[in-house]
Amino acid sequence: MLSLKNVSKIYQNGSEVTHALNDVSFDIEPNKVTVILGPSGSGKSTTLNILGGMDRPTSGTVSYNGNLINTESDGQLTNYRRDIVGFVFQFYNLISNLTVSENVAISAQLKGNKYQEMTEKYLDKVGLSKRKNNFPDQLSGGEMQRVSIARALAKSPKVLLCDEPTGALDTETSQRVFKILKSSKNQDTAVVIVTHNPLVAPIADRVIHIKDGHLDKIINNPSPLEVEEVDWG
Ligand SMILES: Nc1ncnc2c1ncn2[C@@H]1O[C@H](COP(=O)(O)OP(=O)(O)OP(=O)(O)O)[C@@H](O)[C@H]1O
Repeated sequence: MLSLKNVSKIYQNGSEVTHALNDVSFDIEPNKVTVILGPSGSGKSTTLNILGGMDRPTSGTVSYNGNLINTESDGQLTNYRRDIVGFVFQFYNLISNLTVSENVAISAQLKGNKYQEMTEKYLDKVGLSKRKNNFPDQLSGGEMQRVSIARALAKSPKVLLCDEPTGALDTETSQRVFKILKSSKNQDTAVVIVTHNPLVAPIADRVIHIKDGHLDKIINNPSPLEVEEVDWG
């Protein structure tokens, strides 16, 4: 389990001080989809970066299975990011001069997984085996995002962190992406989706509402909807 306890984050640029997060506490659990929901500027990405060990809180603690990660050395934090966390970004962040297959393999290799096997397995899962020798700029946005999900999953992450994963995609493509993300919550993986779109909330087991850097409320959903059951508007 991944836990934030009394986490605050202050950014200071010269004389400008931004209180991005104020005393936020919550847990992220395995085998669940957690949606972090809030308007633009509410602190969602800051929260995700802290959960993923890409940033440290100004105060408060972050722990994974009882071990504090915010007090670890840079090297230990690198291990946490490499071994535990998979990231999916809004604009995919694929390496443009590597093929689809190589983009996925490089991530599995970093973790030491059987990389060829994992690459094939997850490209198949996202339905892109036939595109394995293409380069990212030969793919649509939805296809690129599916490659980035395969890349994240090929590491067998315990925590899959997704920052507005469908922010650049149309509704139909978004549904396909959400279906893949939702099905990834098994195998002990905690799936975390950051979004400003309240329509995503019904597919989650848990929705964490963030407002102006504060935890507004946490809603547990014992019967999350399937992606097909949601009215996407
Ligand atoms: N590196 C930084 N330096 C200074 N201020 C920052 C930095 N990163 C974020 N902020 C500020 O912290 C606040 C929260 O930003 P954050 O990106 O976490 O919000 P968000 O909810 O993810 O927004 P969006 O949905 O627009 O991406 C904002 O006021 C933002 O301007």
